[in-house]
Amino acid sequence: MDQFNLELARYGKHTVRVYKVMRNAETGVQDVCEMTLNVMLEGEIEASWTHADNTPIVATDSIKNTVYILAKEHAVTPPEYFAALIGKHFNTTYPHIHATSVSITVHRWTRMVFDGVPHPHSFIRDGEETRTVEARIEENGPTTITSGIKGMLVLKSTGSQFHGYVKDEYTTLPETWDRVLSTSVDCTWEWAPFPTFEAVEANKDFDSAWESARRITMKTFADEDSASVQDTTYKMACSILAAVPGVDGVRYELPNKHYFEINLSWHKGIKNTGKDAEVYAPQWGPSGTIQCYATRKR
Ligand SMILES: O=c1[nH]c(=O)c2[nH]c(=O)[nH]c2[nH]1
Repeated sequence: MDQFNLELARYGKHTVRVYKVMRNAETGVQDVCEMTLNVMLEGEIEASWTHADNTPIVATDSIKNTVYILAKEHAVTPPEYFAALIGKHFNTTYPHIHATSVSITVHRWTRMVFDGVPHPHSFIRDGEETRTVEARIEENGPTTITSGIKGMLVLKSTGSQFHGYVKDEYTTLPETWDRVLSTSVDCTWEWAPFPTFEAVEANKDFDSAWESARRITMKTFADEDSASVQDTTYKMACSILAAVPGVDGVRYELPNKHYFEINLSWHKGIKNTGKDAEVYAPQWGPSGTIQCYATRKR
């Protein structure tokens, strides 16, 4: 095999599922956090691929166990901190491990509220939207962290237009000044690199950035009279950059989930198009896909 190169040697554990309860003994209120993690290791581990030498391998089963122990011994929120903690652990515990990549998906458990009173220990999965973190922690380099929102499904029944686009022999789409707009928002924001673990620990903006990104995404979507998905995503991305100084770049990816008008005039002359449209046909696909990546001007 001397004529070949091992270009990539990386391994770890995927889909480590963890749930943690945080009990406040004084108030009796409990908080919960459920997440799914992927942990990948890099370093002087090539021999296990090239020479069938398992001595450098920290078993993926041990990687999973380590996540449980770190979750027991430390805070798991904000997830950016927990990701960096896991990375620091592997890079410092094993001298031959030089970089750790951690991705975390936090699942929604929203506290139940009855007659305006938050329940002390009951929660509801109010949607499949998740909070995400992708972190790469290097032994001799900065920690890079990208936070995000995935799968925020939104719809507005008016306040969206689409006209003025290229019209040629391939065009059948009618221009519209009033349409349904629906999308499942994937948004990520890249933090300026953190030189040390302590710098990650000291950053108190992770939760507020996530809250700002959610609010900006929803409020821009709701309030803007959108010219196109392109226009709306750019406005959202710029607003997040303006609101969160520690963030260098913001990325959006949105499918345009089409709702087609249905011409029902064949039945007793019913009017159901244009300003009379009330019953629409939601489409599975194809859907437009609009991407946007905005950064600060340097
Ligand atoms: O907001 C939109 N952007 C497009 O690029 C596009 N293309 C299309 O058919 N409908 C839309 N809507």
